[in-house]
Amino acid sequence: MSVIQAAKYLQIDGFLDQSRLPSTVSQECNIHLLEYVISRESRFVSTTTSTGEADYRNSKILYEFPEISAWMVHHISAILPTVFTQLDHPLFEVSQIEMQLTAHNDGNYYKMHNDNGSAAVVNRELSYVYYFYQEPKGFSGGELRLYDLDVATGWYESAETFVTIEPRNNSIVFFPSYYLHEVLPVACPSRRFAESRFTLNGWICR
Ligand SMILES: O=C(O)CCC(=O)C(=O)O
Ligand SMILES: [Fe+2]
Repeated sequence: MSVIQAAKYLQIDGFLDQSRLPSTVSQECNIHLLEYVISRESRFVSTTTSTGEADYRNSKILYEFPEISAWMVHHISAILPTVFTQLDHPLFEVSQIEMQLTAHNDGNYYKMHNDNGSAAVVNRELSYVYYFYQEPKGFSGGELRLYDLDVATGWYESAETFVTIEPRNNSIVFFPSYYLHEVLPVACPSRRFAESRFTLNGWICR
């Protein structure tokens, strides 16, 4: 017998609405974010995984972005009540909102993993990914795939079924951190950094 739990997620389009931006930030939020990341290209480093496994994750990451993170935490906090309701997720007291900034360019990917599978990250409850990129779009692929879970054995194993989410510009996706998920390979023929698939993503921790 197999017991399949369908992956549930929430995607909100037009997340960073201009009317909600503080006056210190440029009118067009995406343009502001793009300018910000493009000017910091040299500070991006190659990603690693906690298991250290080679060929598991291939992308670039920026760890420090103080000008952006507090502002983003504010917007995520504001939407959290809606997220809990829509996902029908048990309420918990939020201790921290972790955040990273990634760039996926030609040939980059992140194979199947969950986000709270080791002791150091076990307090991650919900994962979020905010997508932004230059228009017209210079890449294809890079969909986020969430696997349904087979819970028959008491362990979560990936089912053969899944949902595939398009990483739409200025949208944010929320899902439980224990879900198995992956980033499908990106094709970016120009290989220009500015045309990467960018994310501000992280975890709502208890
Ligand atoms: O970029 C994405 O769509 C998801 C990234 C992800 O799964 C992670 O950073 O743990
Ligand atoms: Fe992840």
